[in-house]
Amino acid sequence: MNPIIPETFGVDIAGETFDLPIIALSDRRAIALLMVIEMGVRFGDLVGDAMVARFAALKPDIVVGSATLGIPAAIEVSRRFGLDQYVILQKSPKFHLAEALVEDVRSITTGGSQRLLLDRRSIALLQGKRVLVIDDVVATGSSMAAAIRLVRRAGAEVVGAGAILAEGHAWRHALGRDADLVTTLGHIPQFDIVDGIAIPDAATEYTARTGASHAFGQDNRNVGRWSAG
Ligand SMILES: Nc1ncnc2[nH]cnc12
Repeated sequence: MNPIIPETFGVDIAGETFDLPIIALSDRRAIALLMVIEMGVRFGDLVGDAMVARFAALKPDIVVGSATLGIPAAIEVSRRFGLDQYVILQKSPKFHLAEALVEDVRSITTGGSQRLLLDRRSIALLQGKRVLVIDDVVATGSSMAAAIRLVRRAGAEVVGAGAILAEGHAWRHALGRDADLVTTLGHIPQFDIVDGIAIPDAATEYTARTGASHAFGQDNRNVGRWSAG
């Protein structure tokens, strides 16, 4: 695939600017890729501190993180809440998960359908608890919706849902009323590729025109501008 111009998109995450690489998903679509596991330790601190500041009032009993890229943030958040145990929703059916609770997910990055699994042995950790669900990016909302369903099937109350980034707005429709549970630390659009140039898709771009959501908060005031990179 030919190089895309520009190469990066600058996004404000919890008050700091990060230049994310713009990666083609197809000849016509691209995303600004947040590869959490390549962002370094300090990024984990930034995300953990910002998430805990936003969710402290909800007093969660336990944090649930979605594999794979939701795991680092879930651990950072758990650590800051002083919670030793956390629950990870797995993507691949590990042999010991034969008896897992399962929900279907559609991913924009892999293009295919996936599954999210909750190990039955973790149900006891969740039953009757106030749960905070954490993921890296909420895009279609499919993964977040599946995580929320799994947590509820385990008999827990979802008191909040955090993602480092919101990508577009489709997740709001997918989540319906549960979109009100979601807080994100930044927002990115998806991109149309026209003649090798990545153009933020008007339908997914966050601008003042579309009206600020309380779910985004003030940390999104700088989003949508081009990075120098
Ligand atoms: N922009 C993005 N970066 C990383 N993971 C994603 N999943 C969906 N959109 C993504």
